[in-house]
Amino acid sequence: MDSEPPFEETYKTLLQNSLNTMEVKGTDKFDIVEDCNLPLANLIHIRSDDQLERESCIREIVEAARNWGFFQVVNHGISIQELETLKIEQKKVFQQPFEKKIQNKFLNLSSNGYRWGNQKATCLKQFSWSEAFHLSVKDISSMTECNNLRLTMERFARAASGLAETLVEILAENVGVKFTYFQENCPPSSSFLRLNRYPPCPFSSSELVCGLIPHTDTDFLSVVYQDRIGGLQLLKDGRWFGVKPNPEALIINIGDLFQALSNGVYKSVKHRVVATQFERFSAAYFYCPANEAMVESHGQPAIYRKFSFKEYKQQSQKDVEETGSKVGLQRFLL
Ligand SMILES: O=C(O)CCC(=O)C(=O)O
Ligand SMILES: [Fe+2]
Repeated sequence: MDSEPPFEETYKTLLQNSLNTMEVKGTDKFDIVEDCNLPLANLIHIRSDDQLERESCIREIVEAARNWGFFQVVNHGISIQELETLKIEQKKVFQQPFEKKIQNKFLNLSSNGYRWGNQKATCLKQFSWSEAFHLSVKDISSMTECNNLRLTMERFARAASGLAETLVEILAENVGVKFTYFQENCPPSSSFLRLNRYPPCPFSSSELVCGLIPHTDTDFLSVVYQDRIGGLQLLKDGRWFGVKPNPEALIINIGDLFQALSNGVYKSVKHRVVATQFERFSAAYFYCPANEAMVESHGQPAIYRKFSFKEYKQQSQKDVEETGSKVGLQRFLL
C-alpha cells in the first residue's frame, strides 16, 4: 500500500488551474532567495562563569529576537545523534500506508493529529505540499505502536521544553516580564510537537508550490530541527531569506504570543518552506501556555489588547475558515 498522500489526484484541478494561470501571468513566483547569516548563539556561554561572556551571549539572543525573530543555537543540550534518531523514527512512521495514517485513532492520536495538504484550499497559495503529525505533548505518552518513535519524541519534547524555558527566561527579563509568568502559565503539557514531512514535489521547478505556506507560529517560541535538505525561508524587510541547514544547530523563532507579550519588541516573523524535488523532514516544538492563560502586552502604550490563548486560537481558526489565512495579531491591535 502506498504511503504517499494523493496530492496530485486530489488537487488535480487546483494545481492545473493555478499553474496555468500563474504561469501565463508570470506572477507569484518565488523571488530570488539568498541564504541568510542567521544569528547563531553558542549556549555554552550561558553557563559560563565569565560574566562578560554570559552577557554577550544574552545580548546576541535578545538582538536576534528583536531584529530577526529567528536565530540558531548550538550546544543546546540535544545531541546530533538524538536528532538523527528522531528523523529516522519520523521517517518510519510517515512510511506507513496512507490509508492507515488517515484512520481515526492512528497511533491513538486525537482527530486531526495527522494532516496533509489543505482540504479547504481554493488556490495554490493556500496549499501546502506536506504531511504532518501534530500533537499535544501530553498525548505523546499514550501513543501506541511506534515505541521507539514515542521514546524519541518524549526525549526531544523534554529537551526542547528545557531549552525553551532557558531562552524565554532571558527574553522575558529583558522586556520586564517575570519568568514566574511562564512557570505559572506554561506547564509542559500545554505545548505541542509537530513532525513534518515534505514529499518530493514534481512541480517544484515551477516555483509556485509551497511545502508549507507562509505563516507565523501560534505560540511563545518554537524550537525547530530541520534536516540537511533546506527549504525553510523567513521574511525580513520584505524579502525572503533561506535558512541554511546546520546539523548541529536548532532553529528558534519567536511566535505571536511573545510578540504580543513584549508589546511588539520581539518579532513573530512569517516563514515558509518551499517545495523541492527532495524529501525533507523537520520537527517543531511549540512552547505554548494553557488555554485559559492571559496574554497582556508589557509596555506603554500597549499595542495589543489582552486576550486568552483560547480566544486567540479560536479567532485564528475562524479567520482561516472564512478568509483562508490566519490574520493573527492584527485582530488584537488596540
Ligand atoms: O519545516 C520547517 O523547517 C519549519 C516548520 C514550521 O514552520 C512549522 O511547523 O510551523
Ligand atoms: Fe512555523
